[in-house]
Amino acid sequence: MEGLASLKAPFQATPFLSSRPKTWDLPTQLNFYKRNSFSTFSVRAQVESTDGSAAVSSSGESVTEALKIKEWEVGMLENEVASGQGIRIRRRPPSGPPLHYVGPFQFRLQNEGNTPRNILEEIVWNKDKEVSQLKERKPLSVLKKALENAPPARDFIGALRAANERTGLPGLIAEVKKASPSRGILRENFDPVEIAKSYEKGGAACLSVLTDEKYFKGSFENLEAIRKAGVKYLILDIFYHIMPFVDHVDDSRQNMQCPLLCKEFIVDAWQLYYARTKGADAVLLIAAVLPDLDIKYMIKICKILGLTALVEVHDEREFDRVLAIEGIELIGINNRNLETFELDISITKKLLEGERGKIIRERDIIMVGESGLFTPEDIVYVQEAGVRAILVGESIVKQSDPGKGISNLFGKDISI
Ligand SMILES: O=P(O)(O)OC[C@@H](O)[C@@H](O)c1c[nH]c2ccccc12
Repeated sequence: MEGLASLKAPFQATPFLSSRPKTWDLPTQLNFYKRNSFSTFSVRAQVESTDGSAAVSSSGESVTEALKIKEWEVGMLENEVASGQGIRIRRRPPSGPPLHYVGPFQFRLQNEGNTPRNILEEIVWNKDKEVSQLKERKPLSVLKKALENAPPARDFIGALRAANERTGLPGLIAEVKKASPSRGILRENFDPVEIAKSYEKGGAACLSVLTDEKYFKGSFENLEAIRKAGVKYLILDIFYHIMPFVDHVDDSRQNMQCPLLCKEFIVDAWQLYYARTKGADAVLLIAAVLPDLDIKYMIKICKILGLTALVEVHDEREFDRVLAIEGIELIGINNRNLETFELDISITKKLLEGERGKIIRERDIIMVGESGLFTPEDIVYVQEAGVRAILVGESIVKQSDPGKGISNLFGKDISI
């Protein structure tokens, strides 16, 4: 696959990248030429081969055609890299090779499987399309501008640790979840802000807000609304800001304090910026979807943005891949297989036994037990397995008073 290692853009070709021409490492570079319709550019483009010589250097049709071919080859390479890491999810439907393709034989043959193999793959394909449309409307430069004045992100891990120390029980990430493809509608009268407030009152350390609309009936409006709940006190904040010598009166405000996890299917680093502009303090990175290089790269961006990354795994192989990545502080074990919906909470225990559990303790990584937790016995079970936090949706969101649902889940009131 020579010719793939360096692609230079002498123009600002994509909203995701800054205006300076650079050569990027693989994941960025892949995002770069996959996602853009180069044919819309009438400017001069240059594609370099690995040895630095120009493979194409012209304008108009030949560039378009060459880039289409490259784009397609990169898609094939990307799927190959991912499947080499045991990732079964393909990022987008395989398309046939471009008309004038004269590349390797095996690539010319590969044109099967235009329907998603499972629900996770379907969601990812849909997300990929959704993101490329959103990106057109809100280029990265716009998001970056918006972030210049954004308040700092809240300390997601700090909140989980504090709750764990305070109660001696796993810190709770309570999920604002209206529906899911496996369970259908979970709550009919769904007021995200009311649910969030009730969770916070009930002792949740953090909140998780689903933002996927199509499959989970969530939205970024919900995330924003929860973040802004209590915003009527903004005037007071401004007053305190310009009159710093005035003591803050304890006005028992109802501002939401819990850090927020944006529960989204992240396939593109642009989404990290977007989540941050909508008030997220943390994001979910799913190892079943993202190759190692993407995870590494996204973790770096998260650090720059002040976002906490919760990296989710479901089996030993994913767990080992994630443990080999530097800088990971928070790992979730999803007891639900997102490809088949099978649920089994013994997965948390199985993954934390032996050597892996030892590594986690040595590195002081916080483990989160995710999905399918319904009773105080379930909580004890995953806590004994080694988790210091849990992520719970269904069992609490279904209760008429979700805050009380938390007490039922833990078998005691954890708000005090
Ligand atoms: O409603 P439950 O079974 O308590 O699960 C919550 C949460 O773990 C689940 O929503 C979840 C975990 N990882 C995900 C990834 C995508 C969508 C949803 C999820």
